[in-house]
Amino acid sequence: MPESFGSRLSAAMEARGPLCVGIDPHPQLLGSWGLNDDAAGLERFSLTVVEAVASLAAAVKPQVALYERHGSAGMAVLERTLAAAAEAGVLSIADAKRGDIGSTMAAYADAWLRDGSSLAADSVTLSPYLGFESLRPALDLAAEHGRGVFVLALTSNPEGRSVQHVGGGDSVARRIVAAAAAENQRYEEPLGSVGLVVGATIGSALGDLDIDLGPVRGPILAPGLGAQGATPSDLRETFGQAYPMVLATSSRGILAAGPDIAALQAATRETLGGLRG
Ligand SMILES: O=c1ccn([C@@H]2O[C@H](COP(=O)(O)O)[C@@H](O)[C@H]2O)c(=O)[nH]1
Repeated sequence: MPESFGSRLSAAMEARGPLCVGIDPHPQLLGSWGLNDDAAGLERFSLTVVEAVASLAAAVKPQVALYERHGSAGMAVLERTLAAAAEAGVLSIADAKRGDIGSTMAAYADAWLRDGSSLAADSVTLSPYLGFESLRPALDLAAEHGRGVFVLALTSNPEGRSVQHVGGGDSVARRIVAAAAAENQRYEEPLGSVGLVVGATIGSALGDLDIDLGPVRGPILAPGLGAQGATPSDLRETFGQAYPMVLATSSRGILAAGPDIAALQAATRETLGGLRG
């Protein structure tokens, strides 16, 4: 069996710290970097970020939507970005938020998690709102190929509550957390390969919904740092004892420092400093 994603991520977080840098080539950012909003600009942007942060961050997270908006040329750039990350030795999280009925989910799993696929990443984000069990093809293929998944649980946007908080003490989010914890029992210490997405901006939601992340024993991807307003101290307060499992992710907050490589690295180091406290 290949080494699990959880084990590889745990080693990367131990060596580099708990930061993932998001690669979000928004049109405005491309413009501020002096690049065109086209496939060539996208490629220059993405490869610059990989070059700048590959030795500093535990992972990079390309936002798939921002490649999709450029059609097939954009998806080809995403393929080359994922390959560049692998070549540079930094783990990748494809932020694709895939979810569908099982038979279609198997096709998504093939695209993002199967060895030999041109889009294969070290991990992919998944949406469980067709039922956690509908994700089975991805959960199993990830395990087989030493890859991982991050399942949406409590997202960083305020609208997420209207779905994820439903049920009070037996909330939708609590059930997703419990399902991820059960799934991680197939993995050895220290971290399983079934992670969750829990926003850095959720405030007191974990306590309000009586959710304990401890039993999950998987990585918690926490977006919301920087551009969405959350700070490293918010992360410590929000996650408490689960903080060692948290992989904070920041995109615009770091990318705004570009295109200069040294400036991107300084922004990455500064964010890491705050997270290490
Ligand atoms: O709950 C979620 C899930 C995913 N995201 C994604 O993370 C980045 C955040 O970008 P910033 O520029 O650091 O705000 C982006 O790709 C989102 O789609 C999230 O924000 N919240």
